[in-house]
Amino acid sequence: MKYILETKGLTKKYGKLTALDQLNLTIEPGMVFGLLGPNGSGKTTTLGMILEVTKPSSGSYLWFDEAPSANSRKKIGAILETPCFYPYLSAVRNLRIIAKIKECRESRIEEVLRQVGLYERKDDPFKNYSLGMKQRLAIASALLADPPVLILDEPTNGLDPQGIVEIREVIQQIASSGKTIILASHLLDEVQKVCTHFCVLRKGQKLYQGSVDEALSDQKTIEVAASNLDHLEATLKKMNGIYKVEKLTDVISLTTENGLSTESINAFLFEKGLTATHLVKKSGSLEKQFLKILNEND
Ligand SMILES: Nc1ncnc2c1ncn2[C@@H]1O[C@H](COP(=O)(O)OP(=O)(O)OP(=O)(O)O)[C@@H](O)[C@H]1O
Repeated sequence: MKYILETKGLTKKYGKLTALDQLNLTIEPGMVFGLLGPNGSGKTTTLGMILEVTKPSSGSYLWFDEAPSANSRKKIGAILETPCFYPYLSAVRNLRIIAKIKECRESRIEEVLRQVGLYERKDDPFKNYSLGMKQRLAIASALLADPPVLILDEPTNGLDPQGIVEIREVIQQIASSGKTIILASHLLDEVQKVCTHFCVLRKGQKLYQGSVDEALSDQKTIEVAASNLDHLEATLKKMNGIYKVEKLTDVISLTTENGLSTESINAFLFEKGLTATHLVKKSGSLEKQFLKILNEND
């Protein structure tokens, strides 16, 4: 199988509004793919169409290199909205009902509850769960049939920082078990932390698609300090491979060519008679990259 999902010119119009315009996407097995974009950019519309909830105005898509079918639908676990659970029933009893509908074996219930970290609380009624626990139970129910693909729409919406970390860990653990995950999010940080690949949508247009690592490595910064910052700044401005030299309060921040190492900066400074008291490579932030993508497309 080449692609888990391939969309070809997928388009959705609501009257005069084009919610999604000619989306071409390819998602490969094992990716944790983030659909990233501000509110109203077309993320939910995209998920709705690939889940057959919304009919495309034009374009098409393939699941597992084939036209969508009842068989492909069975291989996809999805949570578009928080599913309805019976508030007075425990997690186990709620999942038993869903397992029956989905014709899953009973032993899956314990497996998925362990997977989302709810096994210890399995007998508590659903109504006593925190929002984060409810969301993890929703993920457990989507995993019951052991689908190779999991789709999540804004999985950390409304959660507190602790709840966000727990969901992130669950997603990472599910990804490490080999499943492909597609998630929609407007949170850069979330995409940076859990996704391997992402695309950026704005007003229904895809502005970018690539790997998170590549997007981050495009933006390498290095921090340097020495006893005389002015001298250091002037010296670094003479070094090849440095795009930008910026003097901050007590360090110089460098935007460098990909591949320029801290070792070569150290050697250059040593040659010029300077000793670095601080020399640290900073990883890029997707935020900078995201803003760059948006600016380039203005
Ligand atoms: N049923 C509908 N009828 C008319 N317009 C719609 C409908 N559903 C979505 N839209 C519009 O389509 C555009 C894309 O909406 P969509 O919900 O896909 O965006 P989103 O990126 O998921 O944003 P959010 O995070 O706010 O849900 C928006 O302008 C929205 O108002």
